[in-house]
Amino acid sequence: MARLPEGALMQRAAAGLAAACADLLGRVYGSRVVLLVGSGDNGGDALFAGARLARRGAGVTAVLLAPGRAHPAGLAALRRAGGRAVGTAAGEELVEKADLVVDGIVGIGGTGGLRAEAEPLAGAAARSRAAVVAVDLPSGVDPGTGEVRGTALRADLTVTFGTHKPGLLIDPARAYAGVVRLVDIGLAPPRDAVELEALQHADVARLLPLPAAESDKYRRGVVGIAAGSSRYPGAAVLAVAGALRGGAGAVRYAGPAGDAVIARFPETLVSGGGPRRAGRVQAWVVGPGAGDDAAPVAEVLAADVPVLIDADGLRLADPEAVRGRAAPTLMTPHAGEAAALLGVSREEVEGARLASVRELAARYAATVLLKGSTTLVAAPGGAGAVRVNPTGTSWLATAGSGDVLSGLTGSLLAAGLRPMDAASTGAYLHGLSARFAADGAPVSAHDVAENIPRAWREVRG
Ligand SMILES: NC(=O)C1=CN([C@@H]2O[C@H](COP(=O)(O)OP(=O)(O)OC[C@H]3O[C@@H](n4cnc5c(N)ncnc54)[C@H](OP(=O)(O)O)[C@@H]3O)[C@@H](O)[C@H]2O)[C@@H](O)CC1
Ligand SMILES: Nc1ncnc2c1ncn2[C@@H]1O[C@H](COP(=O)(O)OP(=O)(O)O)[C@@H](O)[C@H]1O
Repeated sequence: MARLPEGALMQRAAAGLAAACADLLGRVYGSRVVLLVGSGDNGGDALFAGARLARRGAGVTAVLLAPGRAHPAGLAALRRAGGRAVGTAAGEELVEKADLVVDGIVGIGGTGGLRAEAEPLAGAAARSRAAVVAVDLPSGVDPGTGEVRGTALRADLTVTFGTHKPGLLIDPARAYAGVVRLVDIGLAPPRDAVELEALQHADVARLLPLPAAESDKYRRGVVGIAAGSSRYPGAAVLAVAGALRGGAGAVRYAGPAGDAVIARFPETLVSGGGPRRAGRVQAWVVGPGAGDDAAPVAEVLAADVPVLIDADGLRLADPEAVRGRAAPTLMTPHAGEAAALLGVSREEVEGARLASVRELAARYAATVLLKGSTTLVAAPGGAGAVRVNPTGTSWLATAGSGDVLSGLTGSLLAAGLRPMDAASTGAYLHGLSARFAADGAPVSAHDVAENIPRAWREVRG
């Protein structure tokens, strides 16, 4: 990216940054502000914002990590406004005594974690009672992937410019950003450069399948659920609970947990045999609580309709059969399942979610929804924009909530949504349902399923 020293974009960025700092401080006059300034434009933003705060009466000190290479015009502006600049020797003490620390060490030009000279300052910022504001991105996180290799600065607030970067949206980096505030600087990224996209209420509202006057239960789509086992009958019940609220006109269940399903949901069309004998469906969900029986997975994969593979199904599915399918396939692993499919450790998947979801989508020629603290959806082949779910909540980390998601998403598939839309809409409604269900207290997977209609109503406005 070209450097934009004294350009209008940097001035807009600095103005937005200074305004956010002032909001956080409450009273600017007399406050102690410390700027951590690296060698690039990110440091320039911090210096210009510092100058604005100094003009409003803050005591502003810039700690220069590369004294000979700090943004010259920014440094001059700070000095003119009455601020001062020092080297790193006194940096830790200054940070510890500050009211506000502005992290301008590195932004989108950063590579690798923090360098050795910056690490003690990150430690001091963590110890300090000062609020920490990151400029564009917390220094030390990978801007493009959300990976954190080494130390990174932890911010309370990140003021980002023009567009959200993947590093602000994907864990583990996301956890370093704190609250993210977007400042419009009049610069949008080119459409084909978009790496990540997030649906909003209006997008989801447009995708939700609604019955028309002439609809009947078959035209709305029938979803088949091949899930559960004598060991895990509850997974079948939870998948059906999600499926009944996903917009399909009927839910067929094929598997050994029919009695449990019918006892809880008498509206389910239960059949005793395997998926092949269950009657026509427009999409199948296979795998939740399935145990070790590979036969239903193979039967479902042979069907000429969209298939969602989850949980045990992911282990039991023949990769060649998945890759060879003509109809769409959607896989919904959590990090552990993704790790097993990729032959790496769970930690590697959690540390590199974006790369992992793309790799799986490429290997299986399938749409892949990677679950967890950040849920991502990649299109078959792994290229193009990945969708990140903005509604997730850690209250979802409860047994069985994934079964609800697979039923819900399968229902959306049966109702006619493309796999990418079904997956991202399913995750969106699922997260929202969990937020409604939790409202500050623990929830069960069943509570999540019961709140799906509320999430629909909320999205439709
Ligand atoms: N473009 C725009 O439209 C706008 C951009 N804006 C702003 O510019 C920022 C991007 O600026 P940028 O391109 O100058 O890069 P930047 O992040 O400051 O760092 C690069 C320097 O850091 C160094 N360095 C690298 N890794 C490092 C590490 N781990 N630890 C320490 N140092 C490390 C590396 O130097 P090296 O020492 O490797 O020679 C290199 O010189 C962007 O995030 C936003 O804030 C706004 O003004 C609004 C308009
Ligand atoms: N820390 C978290 N933050 C947000 N969502 C989470 C978190 N942990 C788990 N989830 C979500 O909870 C669900 C759990 O699914 P899964 O792991 O398949 O559980 P189970 O197999 O018990 O149903 C997924 O939708 C996942 O994205």
